[in-house]
Amino acid sequence: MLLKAENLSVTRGGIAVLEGVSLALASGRALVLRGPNGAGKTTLLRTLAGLQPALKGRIEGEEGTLVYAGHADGIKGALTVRENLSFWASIFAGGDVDAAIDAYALAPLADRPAAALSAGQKRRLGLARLIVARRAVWLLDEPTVSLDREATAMFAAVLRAHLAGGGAAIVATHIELGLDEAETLDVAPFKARAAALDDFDEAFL
Ligand SMILES: Nc1ncnc2c1ncn2[C@@H]1O[C@H](COP(=O)(O)OP(=O)(O)OP(=O)(O)O)[C@@H](O)[C@H]1O
Repeated sequence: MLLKAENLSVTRGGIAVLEGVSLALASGRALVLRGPNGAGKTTLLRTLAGLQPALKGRIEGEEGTLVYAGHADGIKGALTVRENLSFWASIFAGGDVDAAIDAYALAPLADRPAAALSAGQKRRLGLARLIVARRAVWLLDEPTVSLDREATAMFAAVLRAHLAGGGAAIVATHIELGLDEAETLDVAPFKARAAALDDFDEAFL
């Protein structure tokens, strides 16, 4: 398994959001996280990515195999598209910048400062980062937000190639990606019960 979680409880703002989540992600597999707004998908992804501690449970994965792409994609506005990708390639000791540019049709924008990109173009650049990162496990939070139909298809193709190459992904999304390899995890049933009021004072009844 590339990533495994057992009996995980995750919190946001100090409040338990999900509890008892277990999952296992093998090479070549994708797991799609479902659940209504506020259910805890982002919180679960951030916890799996090691960006925040779990309240309970265990996460097993190899160091340096994960890359997380969330709503803020770490783009440096003053750098061009190509410079952003080269910067990430150097950070991750990775990857083929030209392949990333091709995969998201970024060539016409390659020399433009990222600050001057549209929301969807920025998102394409943020997703291209995953290609240069060359990490096995992608943790993706709403990757298709702002993408048009064509760019969504580019993303689906890149994700399929990643899985075919032995990678894996957990993707929180509200849209249908058309992936045969995907399983679905609905987080709603794992909603945490309200925190116990253990400092409740009966004298006030
Ligand atoms: N910064 C914050 N501080 C405190 N609580 C937060 C914060 N951000 C989100 N929450 C709460 O944490 C819970 C889980 O939110 P989370 O973002 O993980 O949900 P989600 O399933 O990803 O939602 P969406 O589909 O809207 O993106 C929600 O109840 C939300 O209101």
